[in-house]
Amino acid sequence: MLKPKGKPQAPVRALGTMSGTSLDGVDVAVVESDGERIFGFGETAYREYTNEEREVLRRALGRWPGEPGVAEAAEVVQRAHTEVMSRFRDVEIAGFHGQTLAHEPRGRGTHQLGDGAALARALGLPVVWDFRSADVRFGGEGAPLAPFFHFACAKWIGAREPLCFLNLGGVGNLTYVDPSQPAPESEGALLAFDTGPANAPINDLMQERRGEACDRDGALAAKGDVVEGALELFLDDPFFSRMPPKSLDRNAFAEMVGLVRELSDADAAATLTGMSAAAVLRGMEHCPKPPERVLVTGGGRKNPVLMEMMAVALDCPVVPVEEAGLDGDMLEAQAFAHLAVRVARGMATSCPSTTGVRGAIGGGEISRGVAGQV
Ligand SMILES: Nc1ncnc2c1ncn2[C@@H]1O[C@H](COP(=O)(O)OP(=O)(O)OP(=O)(O)O)[C@@H](O)[C@H]1O
Ligand SMILES: CC(=O)N[C@H]1[C@@H]2OC[C@@H](O2)[C@@H](O)[C@@H]1O[C@H](C)C(=O)O
Repeated sequence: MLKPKGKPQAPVRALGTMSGTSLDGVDVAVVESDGERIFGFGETAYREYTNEEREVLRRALGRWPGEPGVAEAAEVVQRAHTEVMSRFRDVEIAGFHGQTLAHEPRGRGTHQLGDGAALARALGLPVVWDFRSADVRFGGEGAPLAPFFHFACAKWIGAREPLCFLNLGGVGNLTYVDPSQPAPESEGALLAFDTGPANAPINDLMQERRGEACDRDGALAAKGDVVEGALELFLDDPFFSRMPPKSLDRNAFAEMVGLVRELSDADAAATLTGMSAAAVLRGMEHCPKPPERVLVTGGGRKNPVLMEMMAVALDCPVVPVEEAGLDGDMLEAQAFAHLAVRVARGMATSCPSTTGVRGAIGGGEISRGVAGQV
Protein backbone atom coordinates (compact mmCIF):
# COMPACT_ATOMS: atom_id res chain seq x y z
CA MET A 1 0.00 0.00 0.00
CA LEU A 2 1.11 3.52 -0.70
CA LYS A 3 1.97 5.66 2.27
CA PRO A 4 0.89 9.29 2.61
CA LYS A 5 2.93 11.67 0.45
CA GLY A 6 5.35 14.05 2.11
CA LYS A 7 6.56 11.67 4.83
CA PRO A 8 10.12 10.44 4.37
CA GLN A 9 10.13 6.72 3.68
CA ALA A 10 12.93 4.27 4.35
CA PRO A 11 15.16 3.17 1.49
CA VAL A 12 14.68 -0.38 0.18
CA ARG A 13 16.95 -2.77 -1.69
CA ALA A 14 15.50 -2.94 -5.19
CA LEU A 15 16.53 -5.15 -8.10
CA GLY A 16 16.41 -3.76 -11.64
CA THR A 17 16.79 -5.41 -15.03
CA MET A 18 17.49 -4.38 -18.60
CA SER A 19 17.49 -6.46 -21.75
CA GLY A 20 18.62 -3.87 -24.29
CA THR A 21 18.16 -3.34 -28.01
CA SER A 22 21.49 -4.98 -28.87
CA LEU A 23 20.06 -8.34 -27.63
CA ASP A 24 23.31 -9.30 -25.94
CA GLY A 25 21.83 -10.36 -22.60
CA VAL A 26 20.15 -9.36 -19.35
CA ASP A 27 21.77 -6.89 -16.94
CA VAL A 28 20.64 -7.02 -13.33
CA ALA A 29 21.60 -4.67 -10.50
CA VAL A 30 20.65 -3.78 -6.94
CA VAL A 31 20.08 -0.18 -5.87
CA GLU A 32 19.22 1.05 -2.42
CA SER A 33 16.69 3.78 -2.98
CA ASP A 34 13.77 5.53 -1.33
CA GLY A 35 12.44 6.49 -4.76
CA GLU A 36 13.81 10.00 -4.43
CA ARG A 37 17.43 9.46 -3.43
CA ILE A 38 20.00 6.78 -4.02
CA PHE A 39 21.52 5.40 -0.82
CA GLY A 40 23.93 2.94 -2.41
CA PHE A 41 24.59 0.46 -5.19
CA GLY A 42 24.68 -3.31 -4.65
CA GLU A 43 25.55 -6.51 -6.52
CA THR A 44 25.20 -6.86 -10.28
CA ALA A 45 24.88 -9.83 -12.62
CA TYR A 46 24.76 -10.47 -16.34
CA ARG A 47 23.06 -13.38 -18.14
CA GLU A 48 24.14 -13.58 -21.76
CA TYR A 49 21.65 -14.88 -24.31
CA THR A 50 22.88 -17.97 -26.15
CA ASN A 51 23.17 -17.67 -29.95
CA GLU A 52 19.97 -19.71 -30.33
CA GLU A 53 18.09 -17.49 -27.88
CA ARG A 54 19.35 -14.34 -29.59
CA GLU A 55 18.09 -15.64 -32.93
CA VAL A 56 14.64 -16.28 -31.45
CA LEU A 57 14.58 -12.70 -30.14
CA ARG A 58 15.89 -11.24 -33.39
CA ARG A 59 13.16 -12.99 -35.39
CA ALA A 60 10.51 -11.47 -33.10
CA LEU A 61 11.80 -7.88 -33.40
CA GLY A 62 9.18 -5.49 -34.73
CA ARG A 63 6.34 -7.86 -33.75
CA TRP A 64 3.27 -7.24 -31.60
CA PRO A 65 1.48 -9.49 -29.08
CA GLY A 66 0.00 -12.58 -30.69
CA GLU A 67 2.14 -12.35 -33.84
CA PRO A 68 4.29 -15.28 -34.99
CA GLY A 69 7.43 -15.91 -32.97
CA VAL A 70 6.40 -13.69 -30.06
CA ALA A 71 5.37 -16.48 -27.67
CA GLU A 72 8.67 -18.28 -28.28
CA ALA A 73 10.62 -15.06 -27.65
CA ALA A 74 8.60 -14.46 -24.47
CA GLU A 75 9.73 -17.85 -23.15
CA VAL A 76 13.38 -16.88 -23.74
CA VAL A 77 12.97 -13.55 -21.94
CA GLN A 78 11.10 -15.13 -19.03
CA ARG A 79 13.61 -17.97 -18.60
CA ALA A 80 16.70 -15.75 -18.77
CA HIS A 81 15.30 -13.21 -16.30
CA THR A 82 14.00 -15.81 -13.81
CA GLU A 83 17.36 -17.59 -13.88
CA VAL A 84 19.51 -14.55 -13.19
CA MET A 85 17.12 -12.71 -10.85
CA SER A 86 16.66 -15.75 -8.60
CA ARG A 87 20.36 -15.49 -7.66
CA PHE A 88 19.66 -12.34 -5.63
CA ARG A 89 18.74 -12.45 -1.94
CA ASP A 90 17.47 -9.80 0.46
CA VAL A 91 15.75 -7.62 -2.11
CA GLU A 92 12.32 -6.19 -1.44
CA ILE A 93 11.08 -5.31 -4.92
CA ALA A 94 12.09 -5.77 -8.57
CA GLY A 95 11.77 -3.53 -11.64
CA PHE A 96 11.43 -5.72 -14.75
CA HIS A 97 11.88 -3.78 -17.98
CA GLY A 98 11.61 -6.78 -20.30
CA GLN A 99 12.67 -6.78 -23.95
CA THR A 100 11.40 -4.11 -26.30
CA LEU A 101 10.25 -5.77 -29.51
CA ALA A 102 8.48 -2.84 -31.14
CA HIS A 103 7.99 0.83 -30.37
CA GLU A 104 5.51 3.08 -32.16
CA PRO A 105 4.32 5.62 -29.58
CA ARG A 106 2.16 7.43 -32.12
CA GLY A 107 0.90 4.26 -33.70
CA ARG A 108 0.44 0.81 -32.28
CA GLY A 109 2.04 1.65 -28.93
CA THR A 110 5.07 0.07 -27.32
CA HIS A 111 5.75 -3.61 -26.79
CA GLN A 112 8.00 -4.93 -24.03
CA LEU A 113 8.13 -8.67 -23.79
CA GLY A 114 7.89 -10.27 -20.35
CA ASP A 115 5.18 -11.29 -17.90
CA GLY A 116 5.74 -9.51 -14.58
CA ALA A 117 2.94 -11.39 -12.83
CA ALA A 118 4.53 -14.77 -13.63
CA LEU A 119 7.95 -13.43 -12.58
CA ALA A 120 6.52 -12.17 -9.26
CA ARG A 121 5.11 -15.65 -8.58
CA ALA A 122 8.37 -17.35 -9.54
CA LEU A 123 10.52 -15.04 -7.40
CA GLY A 124 8.09 -14.48 -4.53
CA LEU A 125 8.71 -10.73 -4.84
CA PRO A 126 6.66 -7.69 -5.83
CA VAL A 127 7.56 -6.97 -9.46
CA VAL A 128 6.96 -3.66 -11.25
CA TRP A 129 6.73 -4.05 -15.02
CA ASP A 130 5.19 -2.62 -18.21
CA PHE A 131 6.82 0.71 -17.41
CA ARG A 132 6.15 2.40 -20.76
CA SER A 133 2.51 1.76 -21.76
CA ALA A 134 0.83 4.27 -19.43
CA ASP A 135 3.12 7.06 -20.63
CA VAL A 136 2.22 6.30 -24.26
CA ARG A 137 -1.51 6.18 -23.42
CA PHE A 138 -1.14 9.60 -21.83
CA GLY A 139 0.39 11.14 -24.97
CA GLY A 140 4.06 10.44 -24.21
CA GLU A 141 6.84 8.79 -26.20
CA GLY A 142 7.14 6.00 -23.61
CA ALA A 143 10.92 6.58 -23.67
CA PRO A 144 13.44 7.45 -22.43
CA LEU A 145 12.60 6.55 -18.82
CA ALA A 146 16.08 6.56 -17.28
CA PRO A 147 16.05 10.40 -16.85
CA PHE A 148 14.31 10.33 -13.45
CA PHE A 149 17.11 8.02 -12.30
CA HIS A 150 19.74 10.27 -13.93
CA PHE A 151 18.39 13.10 -11.79
CA ALA A 152 19.00 11.00 -8.65
CA CYS A 153 22.46 10.05 -9.98
CA ALA A 154 23.36 13.72 -10.44
CA LYS A 155 22.50 14.32 -6.78
CA TRP A 156 24.36 11.16 -5.71
CA ILE A 157 27.60 12.27 -7.41
CA GLY A 158 27.23 15.74 -5.89
CA ALA A 159 26.84 17.59 -9.21
CA ARG A 160 26.13 21.31 -8.79
CA GLU A 161 26.10 22.46 -12.43
CA PRO A 162 23.97 21.19 -15.33
CA LEU A 163 25.36 18.04 -16.90
CA CYS A 164 24.31 15.41 -19.45
CA PHE A 165 24.01 11.65 -19.31
CA LEU A 166 24.42 10.05 -22.71
CA ASN A 167 23.51 6.39 -23.22
CA LEU A 168 25.06 4.86 -26.33
CA GLY A 169 23.36 1.49 -26.79
CA GLY A 170 21.74 0.29 -30.01
CA VAL A 171 19.95 3.64 -29.94
CA GLY A 172 21.35 6.77 -28.23
CA ASN A 173 19.54 8.78 -25.59
CA LEU A 174 20.51 12.00 -23.86
CA THR A 175 19.39 13.46 -20.52
CA TYR A 176 20.18 17.06 -19.59
CA VAL A 177 19.99 17.47 -15.79
CA ASP A 178 19.92 20.67 -13.76
CA PRO A 179 20.77 19.36 -10.27
CA SER A 180 19.91 22.67 -8.60
CA GLN A 181 16.21 21.84 -9.02
CA PRO A 182 14.43 20.12 -6.13
CA ALA A 183 12.77 17.24 -8.01
CA PRO A 184 12.96 15.58 -11.44
CA GLU A 185 9.51 16.82 -12.41
CA SER A 186 10.36 20.44 -11.45
CA GLU A 187 10.36 22.96 -14.28
CA GLY A 188 13.79 22.98 -15.95
CA ALA A 189 15.17 19.96 -14.04
CA LEU A 190 15.31 17.59 -17.03
CA LEU A 191 15.24 17.49 -20.78
CA ALA A 192 15.50 14.06 -22.39
CA PHE A 193 15.14 12.37 -25.75
CA ASP A 194 16.59 9.73 -28.06
CA THR A 195 19.41 11.25 -30.12
CA GLY A 196 19.31 8.79 -33.00
CA PRO A 197 20.94 5.51 -33.87
CA ALA A 198 24.13 4.77 -31.92
CA ASN A 199 25.67 1.27 -32.23
CA ALA A 200 22.87 -0.58 -34.04
CA PRO A 201 23.86 0.45 -37.62
CA ILE A 202 27.56 -0.11 -36.91
CA ASN A 203 26.74 -3.60 -35.61
CA ASP A 204 24.53 -4.29 -38.64
CA LEU A 205 27.36 -3.28 -40.99
CA MET A 206 29.92 -5.41 -39.15
CA GLN A 207 27.58 -8.38 -39.27
CA GLU A 208 26.90 -7.94 -42.97
CA ARG A 209 30.46 -7.29 -44.13
CA ARG A 210 32.64 -9.13 -41.62
CA GLY A 211 30.35 -11.56 -39.77
CA GLU A 212 31.32 -9.82 -36.51
CA ALA A 213 29.04 -8.53 -33.76
CA CYS A 214 30.53 -5.03 -33.51
CA ASP A 215 33.44 -2.79 -34.50
CA ARG A 216 35.44 -3.65 -31.39
CA ASP A 217 37.26 -0.58 -30.03
CA GLY A 218 36.39 1.23 -33.26
CA ALA A 219 39.32 -0.56 -34.91
CA LEU A 220 37.78 -0.60 -38.41
CA ALA A 221 36.38 2.95 -38.24
CA ALA A 222 39.82 4.20 -37.17
CA LYS A 223 41.20 3.06 -40.55
CA GLY A 224 38.59 4.89 -42.62
CA ASP A 225 37.33 8.41 -43.38
CA VAL A 226 33.92 9.93 -42.80
CA VAL A 227 32.23 10.57 -46.16
CA GLU A 228 30.59 13.99 -45.79
CA GLY A 229 27.94 13.50 -48.49
CA ALA A 230 26.48 10.45 -46.75
CA LEU A 231 26.60 12.27 -43.41
CA GLU A 232 24.62 15.20 -44.82
CA LEU A 233 21.98 12.89 -46.30
CA PHE A 234 21.63 11.22 -42.93
CA LEU A 235 21.21 14.54 -41.07
CA ASP A 236 18.46 15.55 -43.53
CA ASP A 237 16.19 12.98 -41.90
CA PRO A 238 13.15 14.77 -40.39
CA PHE A 239 13.85 13.11 -37.01
CA PHE A 240 16.70 15.57 -36.45
CA SER A 241 14.59 18.68 -36.95
CA ARG A 242 11.88 17.44 -34.56
CA MET A 243 11.89 19.17 -31.18
CA PRO A 244 12.41 16.91 -28.16
CA PRO A 245 11.12 14.89 -26.41
CA LYS A 246 11.25 12.19 -29.08
CA SER A 247 12.04 8.49 -29.18
CA LEU A 248 13.06 5.88 -31.72
CA ASP A 249 12.48 2.25 -32.53
CA ARG A 250 15.69 0.18 -32.78
CA ASN A 251 15.22 -0.36 -36.49
CA ALA A 252 14.05 3.16 -37.36
CA PHE A 253 17.33 3.85 -39.14
CA ALA A 254 17.92 0.33 -40.49
CA GLU A 255 18.24 1.72 -44.02
CA MET A 256 21.28 3.78 -42.94
CA VAL A 257 23.56 0.95 -43.97
CA GLY A 258 22.27 1.66 -47.51
CA LEU A 259 23.84 5.14 -47.38
CA VAL A 260 27.28 3.57 -47.09
CA ARG A 261 26.70 0.57 -49.39
CA GLU A 262 29.20 1.73 -52.02
CA LEU A 263 31.95 2.57 -49.52
CA SER A 264 34.91 0.44 -48.47
CA ASP A 265 34.47 -1.42 -45.17
CA ALA A 266 36.66 1.07 -43.29
CA ASP A 267 35.03 4.20 -44.77
CA ALA A 268 31.58 2.70 -44.19
CA ALA A 269 32.41 2.01 -40.51
CA ALA A 270 33.93 5.49 -40.08
CA THR A 271 30.90 7.14 -41.72
CA LEU A 272 28.32 5.24 -39.63
CA THR A 273 30.33 6.10 -36.51
CA GLY A 274 30.39 9.74 -37.66
CA MET A 275 26.60 9.62 -38.10
CA SER A 276 26.07 8.36 -34.53
CA ALA A 277 28.34 11.13 -33.21
CA ALA A 278 26.64 13.78 -35.38
CA ALA A 279 23.21 12.69 -34.10
CA VAL A 280 24.40 13.29 -30.53
CA LEU A 281 25.91 16.68 -31.42
CA ARG A 282 22.64 17.72 -33.08
CA GLY A 283 20.79 16.67 -29.95
CA MET A 284 23.15 18.62 -27.69
CA GLU A 285 22.00 21.83 -29.41
CA HIS A 286 18.71 21.45 -27.49
CA CYS A 287 20.38 21.74 -24.07
CA PRO A 288 18.96 24.82 -22.30
CA LYS A 289 22.42 25.65 -20.83
CA PRO A 290 25.86 24.34 -21.78
CA PRO A 291 26.49 21.22 -19.67
CA GLU A 292 29.57 21.14 -17.50
CA ARG A 293 30.31 17.57 -18.74
CA VAL A 294 28.78 14.66 -20.64
CA LEU A 295 28.83 11.34 -18.77
CA VAL A 296 28.61 8.47 -21.23
CA THR A 297 27.06 5.12 -20.45
CA GLY A 298 26.33 2.03 -22.60
CA GLY A 299 28.62 0.08 -24.91
CA GLY A 300 29.42 3.06 -27.14
CA ARG A 301 31.61 4.56 -24.42
CA LYS A 302 34.06 1.72 -25.18
CA ASN A 303 34.45 2.90 -28.79
CA PRO A 304 37.31 5.44 -28.74
CA VAL A 305 36.61 6.64 -32.29
CA LEU A 306 33.02 7.53 -31.41
CA MET A 307 34.09 9.18 -28.14
CA GLU A 308 36.78 11.24 -29.88
CA MET A 309 34.42 12.44 -32.62
CA MET A 310 32.11 13.88 -29.94
CA ALA A 311 34.93 15.23 -27.76
CA VAL A 312 36.55 17.29 -30.52
CA ALA A 313 33.25 18.98 -31.35
CA LEU A 314 32.16 19.85 -27.78
CA ASP A 315 33.48 22.45 -25.34
CA CYS A 316 33.11 20.21 -22.29
CA PRO A 317 34.59 16.86 -21.27
CA VAL A 318 32.90 13.76 -22.74
CA VAL A 319 33.85 10.90 -20.43
CA PRO A 320 32.64 7.44 -19.38
CA VAL A 321 30.33 7.56 -16.31
CA GLU A 322 32.99 5.59 -14.46
CA GLU A 323 34.83 8.91 -14.06
CA ALA A 324 31.98 9.96 -11.79
CA GLY A 325 32.05 6.65 -9.91
CA LEU A 326 29.04 5.10 -11.71
CA ASP A 327 28.80 1.79 -13.60
CA GLY A 328 28.24 2.33 -17.33
CA ASP A 329 27.34 -1.30 -17.98
CA MET A 330 24.63 -1.36 -15.32
CA LEU A 331 23.16 2.14 -15.24
CA GLU A 332 20.00 1.18 -17.12
CA ALA A 333 19.33 -1.89 -14.95
CA GLN A 334 19.89 0.32 -11.91
CA ALA A 335 17.45 2.84 -13.38
CA PHE A 336 14.63 0.29 -13.38
CA ALA A 337 15.38 -0.65 -9.75
CA HIS A 338 15.01 3.00 -8.72
CA LEU A 339 11.92 3.46 -10.91
CA ALA A 340 10.30 0.36 -9.38
CA VAL A 341 10.51 1.99 -5.95
CA ARG A 342 9.01 5.18 -7.38
CA VAL A 343 6.09 3.28 -8.92
CA ALA A 344 5.43 1.35 -5.69
CA ARG A 345 5.40 4.62 -3.76
CA GLY A 346 3.11 6.47 -6.13
CA MET A 347 5.82 8.77 -7.51
CA ALA A 348 6.15 9.93 -11.13
CA THR A 349 8.47 8.18 -13.58
CA SER A 350 8.12 10.58 -16.51
CA CYS A 351 6.99 14.15 -17.17
CA PRO A 352 6.41 16.44 -20.19
CA SER A 353 10.12 17.30 -20.57
CA THR A 354 11.29 13.67 -20.59
CA THR A 355 8.73 11.91 -22.78
CA GLY A 356 6.26 14.59 -23.88
CA VAL A 357 3.57 13.01 -21.69
CA ARG A 358 0.70 15.38 -20.83
CA GLY A 359 1.60 15.59 -17.14
CA ALA A 360 3.97 13.92 -14.67
CA ILE A 361 2.83 10.31 -14.27
CA GLY A 362 3.98 7.03 -12.79
CA GLY A 363 3.90 4.20 -15.30
CA GLY A 364 4.23 0.55 -14.45
CA GLU A 365 2.08 -2.23 -13.16
CA ILE A 366 2.76 -3.92 -9.81
CA SER A 367 2.36 -7.67 -9.39
CA ARG A 368 2.79 -8.84 -5.83
CA GLY A 369 4.42 -12.25 -5.53
CA VAL A 370 4.02 -12.01 -1.76
CA ALA A 371 2.07 -9.68 0.47
CA GLY A 372 4.25 -6.82 1.59
CA GLN A 373 4.70 -3.11 1.70
CA VAL A 374 7.30 -1.14 -0.17
N1 LIG B 1 34.74 -2.44 -26.96
C1 LIG B 1 33.76 -2.00 -27.75
N2 LIG B 1 34.05 -1.34 -28.90
C2 LIG B 1 33.08 -0.89 -29.71
N3 LIG B 1 31.76 -1.03 -29.47
C3 LIG B 1 31.42 -1.66 -28.34
C4 LIG B 1 32.38 -2.18 -27.42
N4 LIG B 1 31.71 -2.75 -26.39
C5 LIG B 1 30.40 -2.60 -26.66
N5 LIG B 1 30.21 -1.96 -27.84
C6 LIG B 1 28.95 -1.64 -28.49
O1 LIG B 1 27.94 -1.47 -27.52
C7 LIG B 1 26.82 -2.29 -27.82
C8 LIG B 1 26.14 -2.71 -26.56
O2 LIG B 1 25.75 -1.57 -25.87
P1 LIG B 1 24.69 -1.64 -24.70
O3 LIG B 1 24.91 -2.87 -23.91
O4 LIG B 1 24.74 -0.34 -24.03
O5 LIG B 1 23.37 -1.78 -25.56
P2 LIG B 1 21.90 -2.06 -25.12
O6 LIG B 1 21.73 -1.77 -23.66
O7 LIG B 1 21.51 -3.38 -25.62
O8 LIG B 1 21.12 -0.96 -25.99
P3 LIG B 1 19.99 0.12 -25.63
O9 LIG B 1 20.55 1.02 -24.55
O10 LIG B 1 19.78 0.80 -26.91
O11 LIG B 1 18.83 -0.70 -25.17
C9 LIG B 1 27.39 -3.45 -28.60
O12 LIG B 1 26.40 -4.03 -29.42
C10 LIG B 1 28.49 -2.77 -29.39
O13 LIG B 1 27.98 -2.20 -30.56
C1 LIG C 1 11.37 1.76 -26.35
C2 LIG C 1 12.66 1.43 -25.71
O1 LIG C 1 12.83 0.34 -25.17
N1 LIG C 1 13.60 2.36 -25.76
C3 LIG C 1 14.92 2.18 -25.16
C4 LIG C 1 15.95 2.07 -26.28
O2 LIG C 1 17.27 1.91 -25.75
C5 LIG C 1 17.86 3.22 -25.63
C6 LIG C 1 16.75 4.15 -26.04
O3 LIG C 1 16.03 3.31 -26.96
C7 LIG C 1 15.83 4.52 -24.85
O4 LIG C 1 14.80 5.33 -25.33
C8 LIG C 1 15.15 3.31 -24.20
O5 LIG C 1 15.83 2.79 -23.09
C9 LIG C 1 16.31 3.52 -22.00
C10 LIG C 1 16.77 2.59 -20.94
C11 LIG C 1 15.30 4.48 -21.37
O6 LIG C 1 14.10 4.27 -21.43
O7 LIG C 1 15.78 5.43 -20.73
